[in-house]
Amino acid sequence: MSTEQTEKTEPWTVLRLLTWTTDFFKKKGSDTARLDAEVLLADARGCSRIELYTAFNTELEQEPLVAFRELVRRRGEGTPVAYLVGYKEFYSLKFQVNPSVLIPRPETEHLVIEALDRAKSIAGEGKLHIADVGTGSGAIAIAIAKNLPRARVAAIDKSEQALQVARENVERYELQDRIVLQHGDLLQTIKMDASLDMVCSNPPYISQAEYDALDPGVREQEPEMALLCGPKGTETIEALIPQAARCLKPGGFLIIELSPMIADACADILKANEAFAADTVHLIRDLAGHKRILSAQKAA
Ligand SMILES: C[S@@+](CC[C@H](N)C(=O)[O-])C[C@H]1O[C@@H](n2cnc3c(N)ncnc32)[C@H](O)[C@@H]1O
Repeated sequence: MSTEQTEKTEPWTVLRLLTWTTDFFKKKGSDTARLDAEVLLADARGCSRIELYTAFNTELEQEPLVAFRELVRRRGEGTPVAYLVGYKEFYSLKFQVNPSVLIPRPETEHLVIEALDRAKSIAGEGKLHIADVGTGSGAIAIAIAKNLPRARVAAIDKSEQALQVARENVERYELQDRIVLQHGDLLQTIKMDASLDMVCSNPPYISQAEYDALDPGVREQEPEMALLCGPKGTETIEALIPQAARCLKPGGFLIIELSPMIADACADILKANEAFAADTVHLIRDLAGHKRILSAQKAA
């Protein structure tokens, strides 16, 4: 994309840029090379991805071309696309993100689906009190609140910087009256008086060994506090379960995202806690077939 000779002879049209960049990202090892190229080019042109398809033969002006080159260079060096464009779609909603928060993942949508399904089974029309532990960008709290008008969510995080991003997302969706942001460790800011209908969490769950072997594009770019848990990977979930047991109403739900590596161990820990009905403890698989969501109901 940089040889002046080629630039003079053949114009940098949208299609040519997409083709060149997709090939470049593939060589860099991206599994989503074409998508990355489209998202970055749309961002540089200030248009939607769909609009690129009706502009294949359009030549780029100098300003968006310079902006696009810079984005491609940074992507080539490993910066995630979501941090470059400043947003990520999750559950059909757009979330602002920056390196203070984990980029919401498609697997986490299974947690939201489970939470909304379980919420439907709670009788009545009154408010549902929910905690989202480790809210990050606020993706889970906001997706639940947008789809469940009864929801009142405490969105908790240990990171002040993450909460600042969550605050901007909550304001973007005008949910300040239904989502309260709290700075704290797990459920310590919540009264342990069995008043919650549901506790949701996508906590850090990566063991030190897994973290050391993680794709550098994730390990070096996304916040360590969002990913790394401890030597086993189960430590945060082990601490969360007894706290959730005290905060949840009888019949309330605990829904946790985890790694397939620790799924069975965490299910056993949950079954061993007498507060939860052992026959309600179950694991839900993601689209790749991996055990990803642990769900259980507090005994009535
Ligand atoms: C895996 S990220 C999940 C972010 C977001 N909920 C999502 O699903 O995209 C975990 C989040 O938990 C926060 N966190 C880590 N330890 C915590 C703790 N002990 N108490 C509260 N939040 C914590 C991190 O700062 C991070 O934002």
